[in-house]
Amino acid sequence: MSYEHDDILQAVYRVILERKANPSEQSYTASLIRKGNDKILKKLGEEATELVIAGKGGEREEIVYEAADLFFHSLVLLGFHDIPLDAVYDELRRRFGVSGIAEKQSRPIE
Ligand SMILES: N=c1c2ncn([C@@H]3O[C@H](COP(=O)(O)OP(=O)(O)OP(=O)(O)O)[C@@H](O)[C@H]3O)c2ncn1[C@@H]1O[C@H](COP(=O)(O)O)[C@@H](O)[C@H]1O
Repeated sequence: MSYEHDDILQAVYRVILERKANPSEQSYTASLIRKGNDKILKKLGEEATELVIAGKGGEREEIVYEAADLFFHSLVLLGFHDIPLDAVYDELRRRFGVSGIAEKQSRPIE
């Protein structure tokens, strides 16, 4: 089966929810979710660091590989907390076309 670029995140996210609902021994996702929030966060931290290192190295293939790992583990965190991927899409849509500098200036003063 092939997916449009913007559908693959949804497709992977659906698999993550499926693994959460029906965990199997063979599933990396199920084993990570079983280990809980802290383990997922630890993996996310590691994957983020690996992407930073890849970015520093500047090798395109490495950056792509590590970015995919970080995307995947971010989806696992969303799935663990039952946050639909659409919530992130909606937030990105809300920001679309708004300059990051303008957005920051519009925030209430803390
Ligand atoms: N996209 C991914 C994906 N990206 C990365 N990974 C796994 O994430 C793990 C991270 O790699 P590391 O070497 O850092 O971790 P590790 O040393 O194996 O694990 P730890 O002992 O550190 O926890 C590897 O086992 C990768 O295979 C993924 N595992 C699954 N998916 C997707 O999730 C689907 C379901 O996978 P399962 O749950 O395994 O069936 C797959 O079909 C894919 O679509």
